[in-house]
Amino acid sequence: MRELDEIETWGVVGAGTIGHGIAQAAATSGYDVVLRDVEEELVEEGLQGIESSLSRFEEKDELTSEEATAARERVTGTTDLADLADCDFVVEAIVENMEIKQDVFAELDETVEEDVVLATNTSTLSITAIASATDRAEQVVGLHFMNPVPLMEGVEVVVGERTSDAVAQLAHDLAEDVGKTTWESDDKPGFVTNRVLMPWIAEGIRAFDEGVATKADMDRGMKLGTNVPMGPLELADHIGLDICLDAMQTLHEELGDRYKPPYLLKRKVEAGDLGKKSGRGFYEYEE
Ligand SMILES: NC(=O)c1ccc[n+]([C@@H]2O[C@H](COP(=O)([O-])OP(=O)(O)OC[C@H]3O[C@@H](n4cnc5c(N)ncnc54)[C@H](O)[C@@H]3O)[C@@H](O)[C@H]2O)c1
Repeated sequence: MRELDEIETWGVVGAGTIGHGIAQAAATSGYDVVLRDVEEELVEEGLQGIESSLSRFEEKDELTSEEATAARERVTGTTDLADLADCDFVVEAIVENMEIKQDVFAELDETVEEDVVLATNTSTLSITAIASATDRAEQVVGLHFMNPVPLMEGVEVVVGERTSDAVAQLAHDLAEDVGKTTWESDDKPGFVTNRVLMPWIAEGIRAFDEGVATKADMDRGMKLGTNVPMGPLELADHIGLDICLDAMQTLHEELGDRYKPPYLLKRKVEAGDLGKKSGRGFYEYEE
């Protein structure tokens, strides 16, 4: 496995919302980046996205113009996967579709050196199934950046059935090296974040559709009432409704009916563990 201190160049496959964000985060942290999409126009849009975001960081004095220029110069766009041949680490951020991701991983497996780690940014799909398209399953890991990547601190490391401990650790180290903070999830549908977030968004959409409140009041209610930065409809728009639908379809296929109250919740209430007010819920609280 190529170690952290041997990694100079990242390959990023997919120049959309997440891909160009990852390219920017890596370039701002000093890595060279080869950013690949399927059409010239999409590569250009990705590079343009990086340009606009770097300019905003400059305007806010969060990057000097030298730092922004250096970051811009570190990213090279391409439509040819073969241009990733010399990359030391590759992260994929293409459409949320198992067959297409497996095709890309099989192609990457043939393209990059055999000690290079391949990461996927999938929101819900099995890392293990994606890895099975390669001959290096122990070197495939989930590295789930959040949207918008340059601003969001969190990155979820997802450990597949065959992912080695060293590769999982490398994923944590790389994310931290580009200024992020990580947590780890097993390779179960939706991992930590989308397993919990997607039903929340789905319920917000259903509640709106059933006339519970206006769009604005659904979002305002959840923001002011539960202290989240965005309500469900706003957040769905921010993530991309297609991305949400793909994620929900995967969760539905894999997990089925998730709307019954969890047994654990019933048991805790029966035990009198009601949360903060009783001093104990899922956590313990000082009286
Ligand atoms: N949007 C979000 O909020 C979000 C958050 C976290 C993770 N993700 C995940 O990240 C991935 C990408 O999502 P996105 O929102 O950036 O999607 P997007 O639609 O904005 O971008 C996907 C890009 O991949 C390109 N692409 C498709 N096939 C390709 C191939 N074979 N080679 C290279 N590029 C290819 C498309 O042309 C497109 O530009 C998905 O797996 C998604 O689930 C998305």
